[in-house]
Amino acid sequence: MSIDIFRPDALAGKSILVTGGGSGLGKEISKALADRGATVHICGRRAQVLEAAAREIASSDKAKVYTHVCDIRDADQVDQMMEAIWSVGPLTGLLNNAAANFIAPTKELSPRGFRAVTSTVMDGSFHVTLAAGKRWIAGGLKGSVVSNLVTWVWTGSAFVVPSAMAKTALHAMTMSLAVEWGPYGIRLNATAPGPFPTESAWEKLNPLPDTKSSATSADTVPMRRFGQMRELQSLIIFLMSDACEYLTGQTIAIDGGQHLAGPGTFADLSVLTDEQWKAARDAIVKSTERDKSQRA
Ligand SMILES: CCCCCCCCCCC/C=C/C(=O)SCCNC(=O)CCNC(=O)[C@H](O)C(C)(C)COP(=O)(O)OP(=O)(O)OC[C@H]1O[C@@H](n2cnc3c(N)ncnc32)[C@H](O)[C@@H]1OP(=O)(O)O
Ligand SMILES: NC(=O)C1=CN([C@@H]2O[C@H](COP(=O)(O)OP(=O)(O)OC[C@H]3O[C@@H](n4cnc5c(N)ncnc54)[C@H](OP(=O)(O)O)[C@@H]3O)[C@@H](O)[C@H]2O)C=CC1
Repeated sequence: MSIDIFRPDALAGKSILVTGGGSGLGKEISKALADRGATVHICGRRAQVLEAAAREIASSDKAKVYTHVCDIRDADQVDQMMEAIWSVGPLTGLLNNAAANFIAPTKELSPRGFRAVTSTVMDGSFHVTLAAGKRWIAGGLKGSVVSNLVTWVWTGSAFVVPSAMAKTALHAMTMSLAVEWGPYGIRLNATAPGPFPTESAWEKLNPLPDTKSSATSADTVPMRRFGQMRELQSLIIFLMSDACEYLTGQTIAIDGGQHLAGPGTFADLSVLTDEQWKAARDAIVKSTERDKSQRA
């Protein structure tokens, strides 16, 4: 049977969990998945943010959207969420999208600062992948895992070292589990987006309006523009659909060629003074404090 991924019901019968689906890319991707007929589950730590996102995602009456308050760093919370999801029906797909990140000179990072990023990106995504995978294997079900990574899994990146390390670990997970779980019909792939401006990422990665880095600027992108949401949506619809069942273990860059053009990282932030780094940190902490005040 041929599968037209541009059909409006290309994902009918699919049930997909998008971690961090309450904001940014996760919310926009969830809209596209629901539009194509998938049941969508979203999770995050802020109930209000999730509820507001669910209203936006379920723009049509037939779309089914479920919200789950869950801190993916906590394996027990993840397991409870998965039980709740399976009581509605098994997942067919998982998008590991939730993340934490901020720019900082590595010499200034405390162990807690390092863990704040790595425990979310690496540990959290692993907990969710394992919780879905073991249920698929036990139930004899196929599944598709897609992780939103970043091109610095190939290049590394200065001033975001915990994120670069944790995303690279997920790149390794993608290749490793593609082999281990392939015989069960479980596929693992990843995307490596270039800059797709979102409120939260830009607050944490571009906190000083008068300084810019190659990573978050369109000037260094060969296509001379930021990514458009529909482009990333299309790639993820494809990876979650039955149209590419022989595609596994791949991390696909969708960055307008940016990481091939170099300089590929936040390296140009080396010129920032200590005062500018202090201002950057103050701006990031202000953004985090606002987010925290919305958590339960
Ligand atoms: C060609 C190459 C270019 C590629 C182009 C790509 C361009 C864009 C690439 C984007 C890739 C990835 C992006 C993202 O992942 S964006 C996601 C952004 N969203 C979030 O981060 C949302 C979640 N964030 C948070 O929850 C918080 O921001 C935080 C990560 C800080 C965690 O919050 P939490 O409440 O858990 O933690 P605390 O506030 O208690 O802080 C923990 C410790 O961290 C220290 N900290 C916090 N901010 C900073 C800072 N700016 N500098 C240094 N240290 C910081 C904080 O002090 C705590 O440590 P201590 O207790 O020891 O002080
Ligand atoms: N924007 C971009 O240009 C790029 C983004 N990416 C990747 O895309 C993904 C989305 O980024 P973006 O939309 O910009 O960022 P956002 O900050 O908008 O999204 C991150 C989401 O993760 C959730 N989250 C964070 N920590 C946890 C946790 N412990 N448990 C559960 N949920 C959590 C947040 O919700 P809450 O705080 O409520 O928990 C939030 O909804 C990330 O993986 C990022 O690395 C990759 C390359 C480029």
